[in-house]
Amino acid sequence: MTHLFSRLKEQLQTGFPFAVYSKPGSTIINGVFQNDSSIHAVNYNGSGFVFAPFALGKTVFIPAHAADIISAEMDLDVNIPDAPLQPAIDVNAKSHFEKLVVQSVAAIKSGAFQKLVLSRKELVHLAEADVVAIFQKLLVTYPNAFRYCFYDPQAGLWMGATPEQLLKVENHTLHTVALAGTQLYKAGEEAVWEEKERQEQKFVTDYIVSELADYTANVDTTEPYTFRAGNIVHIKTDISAELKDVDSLYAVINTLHPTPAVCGLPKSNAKEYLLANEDYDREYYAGFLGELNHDFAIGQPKTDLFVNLRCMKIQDDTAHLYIGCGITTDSDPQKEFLETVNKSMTMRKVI
Ligand SMILES: C=C(O[C@H]1C=CC=C(C(=O)O)[C@@H]1O)C(=O)O
Repeated sequence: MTHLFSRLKEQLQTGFPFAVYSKPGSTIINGVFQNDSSIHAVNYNGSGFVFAPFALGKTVFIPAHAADIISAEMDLDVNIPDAPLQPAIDVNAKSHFEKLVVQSVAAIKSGAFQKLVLSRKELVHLAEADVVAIFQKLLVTYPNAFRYCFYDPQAGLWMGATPEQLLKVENHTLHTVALAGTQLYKAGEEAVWEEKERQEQKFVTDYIVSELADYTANVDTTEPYTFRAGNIVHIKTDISAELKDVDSLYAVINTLHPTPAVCGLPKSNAKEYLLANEDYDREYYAGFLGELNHDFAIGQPKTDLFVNLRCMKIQDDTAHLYIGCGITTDSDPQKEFLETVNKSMTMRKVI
């Protein structure tokens, strides 16, 4: 494992692209280190690691054949950090976000949308911008998330611990999830979901199942269940299906991305609305990332992609934290802002 982290340090020096990541529940860390500075266009039939934006910007691709692969068992002597204090509230950011929530609730009430997922960015000064130390804390703190550190000169340096799978495809079987609803995690207490929240999450499940209909057969869904992601919990349904044609991978990715958990419904109008009204560029937040047609640990053809949530971009000594929340007809602007503050704790805990 020391070898993997020393290569990561070297790679940060050379500025060549890389992805280092660990899958949910796994103690294996994979490093995909591109061995030069070439830029590669994404090829959805090719094998490699993909890093795609929400909407604007370039999809970055590290082809498997252009990279050195190092996999190691995690053996980190790092303590799980204490929960950070709630940050001081930026009153301007709060009022700006709350106004956008009010405007978006009105748009939903007018019948234009069923749901919109609004987001914003918080900047945090890093007292010590030690990328490797921050990433190691992230790895041990969120064992059930997809944890990653990614760098490319165009995209910049990103890290995250996401709870949302976009898509997994092995042989002909596809797996995805429907994720919605947020509550603070309370140790020893079972989350109680309101009917409204359960309805919203069911709506997301039904939407995904219907969108996949053209490409799949034998769709199967689990009962919705409470799923913990760091200091918060969500409602989740696992969805699996048989892909009718493996060559439809690109079409399926396009169908699922951006998911209702990060964009809204109906999808393309919601995306347009966000691009016109959010007032900032999400960049790679709410995009997707992961293994395309290649499991790097075992060298087998497999696709395993995640939605880029609970993430940050590190630029010099500043962390840009990206946080969002789903808005529906009865959203309360102050509570929604607070929800984004709660979600910012996922990254605040490790920086
Ligand atoms: C958009 C985010 O979370 C999504 C995922 C799960 C639950 C969500 C919610 O309850 O609002 C969001 O849709 C984010 O963390 O930035």
